[in-house]
Amino acid sequence: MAIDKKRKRSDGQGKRPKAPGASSKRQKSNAGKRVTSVNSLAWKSVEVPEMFDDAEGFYGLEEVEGVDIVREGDTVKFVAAAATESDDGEEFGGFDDAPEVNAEDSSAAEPAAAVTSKESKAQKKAPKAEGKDAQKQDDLKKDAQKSDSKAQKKEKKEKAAKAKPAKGDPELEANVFAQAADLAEVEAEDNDIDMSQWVSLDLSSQMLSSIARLKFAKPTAIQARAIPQVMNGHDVIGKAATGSGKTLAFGIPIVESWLAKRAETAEKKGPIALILSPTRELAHQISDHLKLLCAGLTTGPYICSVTGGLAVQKQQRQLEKADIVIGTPGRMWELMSSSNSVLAALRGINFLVVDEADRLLKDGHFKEAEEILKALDRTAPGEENDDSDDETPRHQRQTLVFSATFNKALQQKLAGKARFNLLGDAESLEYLLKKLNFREERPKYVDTNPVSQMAENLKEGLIQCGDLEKDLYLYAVLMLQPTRRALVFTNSINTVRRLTPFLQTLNLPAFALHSDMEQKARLRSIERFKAANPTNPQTSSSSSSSILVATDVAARGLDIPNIDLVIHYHVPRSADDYVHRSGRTARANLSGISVLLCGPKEAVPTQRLIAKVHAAAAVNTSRSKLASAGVGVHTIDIDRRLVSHLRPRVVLSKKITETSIAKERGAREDDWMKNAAEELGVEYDADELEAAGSWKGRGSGKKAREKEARAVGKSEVKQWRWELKELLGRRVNTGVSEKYLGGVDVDGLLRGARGEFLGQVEGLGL
Ligand SMILES: Nc1ncnc2c1ncn2[C@@H]1O[C@H](COP(=O)(O)OP(=O)(O)OP(=O)(O)O)[C@@H](O)[C@H]1O
Repeated sequence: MAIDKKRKRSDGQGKRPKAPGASSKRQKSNAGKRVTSVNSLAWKSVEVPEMFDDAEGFYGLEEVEGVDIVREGDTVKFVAAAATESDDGEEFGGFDDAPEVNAEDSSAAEPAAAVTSKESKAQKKAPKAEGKDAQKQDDLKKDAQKSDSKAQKKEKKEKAAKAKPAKGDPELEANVFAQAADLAEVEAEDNDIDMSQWVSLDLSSQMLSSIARLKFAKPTAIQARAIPQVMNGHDVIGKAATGSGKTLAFGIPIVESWLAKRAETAEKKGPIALILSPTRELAHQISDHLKLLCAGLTTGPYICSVTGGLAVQKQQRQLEKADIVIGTPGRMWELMSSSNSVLAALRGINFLVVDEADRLLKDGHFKEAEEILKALDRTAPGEENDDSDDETPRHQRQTLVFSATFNKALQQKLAGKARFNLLGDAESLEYLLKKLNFREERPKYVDTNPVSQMAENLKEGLIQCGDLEKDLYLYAVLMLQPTRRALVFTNSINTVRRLTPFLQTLNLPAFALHSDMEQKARLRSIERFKAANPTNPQTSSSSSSSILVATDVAARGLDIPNIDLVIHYHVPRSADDYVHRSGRTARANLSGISVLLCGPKEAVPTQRLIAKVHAAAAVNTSRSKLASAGVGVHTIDIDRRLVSHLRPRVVLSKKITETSIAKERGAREDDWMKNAAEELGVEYDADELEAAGSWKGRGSGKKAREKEARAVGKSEVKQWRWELKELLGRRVNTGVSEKYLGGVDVDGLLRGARGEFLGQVEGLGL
């Protein structure tokens, strides 16, 4: 949370005794002020640069105006103007927690006149930050309406900007935006879409109209099957392939329930739903998807995301007025365990959603997720549930659990093909599901595709290469997809740190994403990755392609449009990870390619992984049929001439990158040693320390290489850069511009014209 510097200064002045004859203006303004609490001040988002517009809520930076901080003894008070006062002619923004800015509160419960005056006052203020939020909402909408022309998009953007919403919390603006939207346009859009396939789901007309805005003409399989179950009050465990619309499978019934409740009473009774997500990015994305859905409603629920890496105070304030909360377990538990009111409010939820359940209920998340579940079931503060919890009281909330991957044995049990014993092994998902304390004895299990977890239009390929050739093959595959959005997965943060500059040095637009990055930087990477426009063939390749190099933090749930290619630089640690990573492409019925780079040491785990992922499909189909049907992983033979052509570039880029990393690390280590020596009061001699610390054990080779790299002179690096530049300036005889590579129609192969990706395909063989 940041306080406006200008105001900080005036706060300082406020502490000093007033000079005789101090401005009467100031006295006048002070007369209309009142002491208030920090949470009820009109905080607003600090403006962020244009390119980060979509990063609403990302930075958590907020400022407040018209507030004096007055110190009395040990106490600090916030003195703000009363809502009707003006200060130096500047209209004071009021108290942002007040209901006036909340679209939903501005309806039935409020007297009409009051609402009007508040709205007009809010419109006068219409801050830029909120305008940006409207823009974001609009952008999200556009994502869903990919078919819209550029001109239409621009027009909508302008309309959204004109319909500047009320001032206040930027999150609120998502709801206010719904009110400000051009309803005539919505109706016109609705009319374009035949919504008959949604009718059997018995949704309200408001909801149908909102879905029509998104241009979703029919429900996906998981939506068609899960929505009625949820709307009939059942607990649901839903399994469906990646990118098949699971978010709205739980999102639509939750928003429907909110609409029904609101039709009964406008009185706010705390949140109706808590959605738990394993990663921060996914939590923000779910929030975006739901806001997008609600953008078509005249009045929508207040949706907030509660994740780590962002300002806690802001999230606390948002939680107090939230209708739908999406959170990561760590931050959620932090807030729940420190506030009885938050806890009490969340105990009243009607829906608990566990998205990506198999990941969320294991790994590092389990402890906090378990605490949250226990706390939700507690009947009074301080009352613990018994761990053996057969006695756990049944509650009113519905529990909805979704993922593309559930453990096979569990799937069979859920499908009623084996005994469903919830008291199983404490490590199993089965046991963890028990912790969810379903309302029903047996939740409804909806599995839209028991045979495969992979998206239908996904092509899977495998490239065998030497351990030390992965960088080369990575570059080759990326070069063969020059105007694409590609996601490269690695198993380690260090590899992300190395590969990103390696690709950048080769003039490729690569961005890094891993959990060791600051949240702000994580979100910036995603924004930049999304900013490229691969669908526009007119743009230059640098602005039409982008590459995200990531750890598995990006594997789950991320829904970034137009990712055509996923590359597994390292073979994933589990079959489920492979499914989720590959599922970042070929979403919502689009097609995509997933390529595994497999070194000799990875051959065995890869074979196991493939067998596991495609086991069910393989049972009923012969190998040759599998290959011809495009099922399974195809071996890809990239033309060796192309690879050898690219090798010199890769060698140079590696040398440049490794030298720069080694120098940086060296400088950091030197600084550390110098500081340590200074604290100990000894003299720092780098050579002496180096000699004393040298050893011949494990890792000594790497150390020696690093030392060598650190010793490389500037002129040598300059020479390498020059050579690389020269090489990069030469055309490679492949790619989109030159359609033929030694008689092979690469472009055609890339488009799948011959039913294959590249080179020879030999079924599942490795
Ligand atoms: N009925 C629909 N028709 C067309 N597109 C849809 C429909 N419902 C959702 N989508 C779009 O499909 C994409 C994937 O949806 P979503 O992110 O919910 O998938 P998911 O099943 O949760 O995937 P994952 O398992 O990877 O998390 C989104 O861009 C979403 O807007």
